[in-house]
Amino acid sequence: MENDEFSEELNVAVRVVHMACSLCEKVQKQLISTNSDQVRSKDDDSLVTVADWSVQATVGWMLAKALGSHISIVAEEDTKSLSRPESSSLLARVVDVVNECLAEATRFGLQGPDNVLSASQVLDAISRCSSIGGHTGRHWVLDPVDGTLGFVRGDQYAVALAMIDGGDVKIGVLGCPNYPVKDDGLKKYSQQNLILLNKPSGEVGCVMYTRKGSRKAWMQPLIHRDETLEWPNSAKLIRVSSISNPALATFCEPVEKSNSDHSFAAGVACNAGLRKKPLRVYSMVKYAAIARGEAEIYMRFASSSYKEKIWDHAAGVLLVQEAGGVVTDAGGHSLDFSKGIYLEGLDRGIIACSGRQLHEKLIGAVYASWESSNL
Ligand SMILES: Nc1ncnc2c1ncn2[C@@H]1O[C@H](COP(=O)(O)O)[C@@H](OP(=O)(O)O)[C@H]1O
Ligand SMILES: [Mg+2]
Repeated sequence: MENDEFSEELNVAVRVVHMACSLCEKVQKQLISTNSDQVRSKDDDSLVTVADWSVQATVGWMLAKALGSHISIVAEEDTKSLSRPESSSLLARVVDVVNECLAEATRFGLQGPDNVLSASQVLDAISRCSSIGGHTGRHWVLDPVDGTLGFVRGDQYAVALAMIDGGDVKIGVLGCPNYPVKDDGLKKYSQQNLILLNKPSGEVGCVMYTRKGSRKAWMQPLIHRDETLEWPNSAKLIRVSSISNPALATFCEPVEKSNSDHSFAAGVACNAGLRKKPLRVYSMVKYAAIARGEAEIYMRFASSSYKEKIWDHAAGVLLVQEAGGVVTDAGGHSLDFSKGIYLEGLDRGIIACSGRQLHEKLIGAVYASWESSNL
């Protein structure tokens, strides 16, 4: 990759996301095989696991080490429930997982700590990611495990890391440990409803990344346990699909009805002339599917009372845009990452498309379908 603005930050971010993916793979395997108490219910009823906290601690610690402790990080998790006395065994598990991962930093071309981190250092690393972002300065944006439900079900999930500078997303890195590397792998996987726990290494799992203005996006396979991450390590260019005929287009949407109105999306799809059944996938892997050309459209219509968070979109949106696609809200306006942790002013939903023609059709179809909606 050419040497350009933010290339050092991108290099670090990609390596850190590879580390986080390796951590998640280990925890997911244990979680599914032991079905242990590593899953807790958060106040908002979503699930949080050892992996969420461990990834946030690891990424927070590594970014500060590599780029300076002054950096601002916006991330999903806090330490409220993890620091309670009754969570001591969970915290001990997080501390172990974090130290195991940091001990392997050199394999990923990064420098880990000289000594193992204590529980309070791990809690500090998690809570240092409590910035609220904004339109000035530089902010890292992390979703440690996006699609927690997919993660605990042994399904798709993503580690999403982005960097915002002056309110604009400049770097996007998406780690997708269960995304098959081969073309069309995601479709095959979801048709067969495969659980990818005993996945053959090298065939499943990749990190996708991009830098604003590069007009390129790349994908690297995850590295094997005994390998060292080389830069750019067989990175392959990825590109959106060239299909512009709605009848041939595949559209993605969240698995959970509560996260997006499936029946409204079906109405929009029908209005826009889409014919295929939706591809329902957990997490930002949906953006990855558009960026890789495996699907053409991602529609998301949350209920009007829900405010979308920047960490659920920043990395994926840039990836789709630089791979040649278009992402806006459902009114056709750009997404605004400059207003703090929420995508303020979002009009109805989010539409990501592989190209302008499909995008225009979809926006038109949203307007046509809106009258009959009850969002
Ligand atoms: N009511 C709601 N409407 C829309 N999105 C929601 C939601 N509740 C949670 N989410 C977000 O949807 C994300 C999952 O996306 P998807 O449904 O596309 O898999 C969750 O990320 P986490 O799993 O990181 O918490 C969460 O941020
Ligand atoms: Mg998320």
